[in-house]
Amino acid sequence: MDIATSVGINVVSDSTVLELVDVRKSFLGRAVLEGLSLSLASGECIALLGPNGAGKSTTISLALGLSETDSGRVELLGLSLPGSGHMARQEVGVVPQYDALDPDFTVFENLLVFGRYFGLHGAKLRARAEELLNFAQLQSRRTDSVATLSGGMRRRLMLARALINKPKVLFLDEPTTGLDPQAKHVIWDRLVDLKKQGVALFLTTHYMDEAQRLADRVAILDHGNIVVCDKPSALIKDVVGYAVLELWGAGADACVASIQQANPMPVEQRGANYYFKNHCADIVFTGLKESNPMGVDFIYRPGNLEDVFFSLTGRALRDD
Ligand SMILES: Nc1ncnc2c1ncn2[C@@H]1O[C@H](COP(=O)(O)OP(=O)(O)OP(=O)(O)O)[C@@H](O)[C@H]1O
Repeated sequence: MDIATSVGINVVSDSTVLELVDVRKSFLGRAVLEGLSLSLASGECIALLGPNGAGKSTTISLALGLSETDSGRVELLGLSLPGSGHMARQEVGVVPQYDALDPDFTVFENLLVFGRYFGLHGAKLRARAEELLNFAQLQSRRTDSVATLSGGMRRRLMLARALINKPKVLFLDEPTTGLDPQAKHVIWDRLVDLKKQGVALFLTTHYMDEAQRLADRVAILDHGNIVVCDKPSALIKDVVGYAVLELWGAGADACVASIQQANPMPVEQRGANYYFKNHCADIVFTGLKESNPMGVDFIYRPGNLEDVFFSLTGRALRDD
């Protein structure tokens, strides 16, 4: 029995749990979402990627019925939002971008207090909190103040707390930002378990490895709309191709100038790094292996979501 089964997550049939259709939203006359449409099925993870300020948190807020669209339709678990938002949210979990744990309470009390918001109480609530303590691997910290927890433990507790009501849909707004690689992997393993049990995950992230690891589909948001939405591997194949030659270091500018002089070819520049793709990557890789008089650093590698993101938006995933 895996951990999600042990915490009694609802298993629901393959069906649409969230639908946004032609959604528009402006703030102070500035359009943030301009006709966004997307859907999410149970047991599926969709990762919404976008530059800072693209509208990811706004999309989550609308999808939860916490704010109102200017136009368009939002349905969560078959209920129309924002009108039926309160009812829909009874079966939804949210892991917000920033920790919202209560510093005056212990680890276990944080779970109990949150459960009461969903009408849980007594032995049933205590049993559920115990399951989640186990899920978050925080049994040994049960009576500790949350202020004493590490960043990874706090995020695990936030995730456990969001599951108190056995949600069918879980919204995760940058769930692992600031965590070390090991702490991230623990959270990812938990999320994969939840997905297997039929929980739908709506994820926003700046981490390409997180999207690649968890998402069945990646949606890239730019200028108020979804530019592409597909499997990570399909996006990489279609937008980038099979290979990238990345080149950087002290002599990079001069090296690229000399390559271009001898054999002009498309090259992408991101900061101090240069990127050749596919056939051009092969040519430059072969050339640099034979002769690299400027001593530049280079790597020949498969394409990744960061390359997809840059090709489509002209920006890096993180610009802060
Ligand atoms: N309540 C509000 N009033 C005015 N402007 C807002 C409001 N909420 C969001 N915005 C603006 O809408 C735009 C999108 O914000 P949003 O927080 O949705 O972006 P984001 O993609 O989540 O960004 P980040 O990656 O930095 O978290 C930003 O320009 C933001 O300043």
